Amino acid sequence: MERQGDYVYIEDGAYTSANLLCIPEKYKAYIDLVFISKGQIEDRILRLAETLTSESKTRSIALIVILRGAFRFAKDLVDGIDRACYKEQFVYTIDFIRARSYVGQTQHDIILEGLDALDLEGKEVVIVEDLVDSGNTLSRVASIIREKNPASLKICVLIYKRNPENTRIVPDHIGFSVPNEWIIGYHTDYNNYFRDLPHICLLNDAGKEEFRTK
Ligand SMILES: O=P(O)(O)OC[C@H]1O[C@H](OP(=O)(O)OP(=O)(O)O)[C@H](O)[C@@H]1O
Ligand code: HPA
Repeated sequence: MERQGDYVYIEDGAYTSANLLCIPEKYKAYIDLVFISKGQIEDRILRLAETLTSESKTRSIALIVILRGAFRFAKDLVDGIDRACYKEQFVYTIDFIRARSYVGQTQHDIILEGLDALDLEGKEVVIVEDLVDSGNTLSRVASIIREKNPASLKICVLIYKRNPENTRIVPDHIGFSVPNEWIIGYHTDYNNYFRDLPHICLLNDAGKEEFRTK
């Protein structure tokens, strides 16, 4: 995917040393390098909120948030939408679905919950997702949502990993394009750990060993 300019592009190897930022004590042994700091994430999400709302034709959108990873992104995105639209009658709904497939860094069959009950006919739908890696999760979710006949469907992701295996999913809105490495933080995880890490970071080998499934 080459669409430079529509997102923040984090070059390969463009890390910040973790020593220079505030890392929770409990995680210090497992993080040497930071890709994106909390401040940059939050600022970019405010811009995404402005972009999303400015392009809505009906001034009404239905957000579909994919848990668990997208929880924190969705929260900040909604705060941004509130801020961007406080002077007008802009309406949004939020529904949550669950998609899970990873154990450690290995993807298994995707388990989906919560999609069946959604009524999206004729709505301007926006899928809110933390990250796209192989693209398998989003392609499954998007194809099920398309069958529900929305008026339009957009995909908004915070992180686009430059994984060459992903040939199907090009999100409409991307916060950051990052190298194809395992990332943690800002509610992205490794075996459900590190979600409460504020920055998006690279997990070191000690962390992969300490938190692997035993
Ligand atoms: O593009 P893909 O290779 O399909 O990977 C992306 C998906 O992987 C993660 O979910 P995970 O299965 O780890 O569940 P979680 O959201 O509960 O962390 C992430 O939150 C995305 O939903
Ligand atoms: O790099 C990743 N980090 C966290 N969760 C993920 N799910 C797929 N890829 C990733």
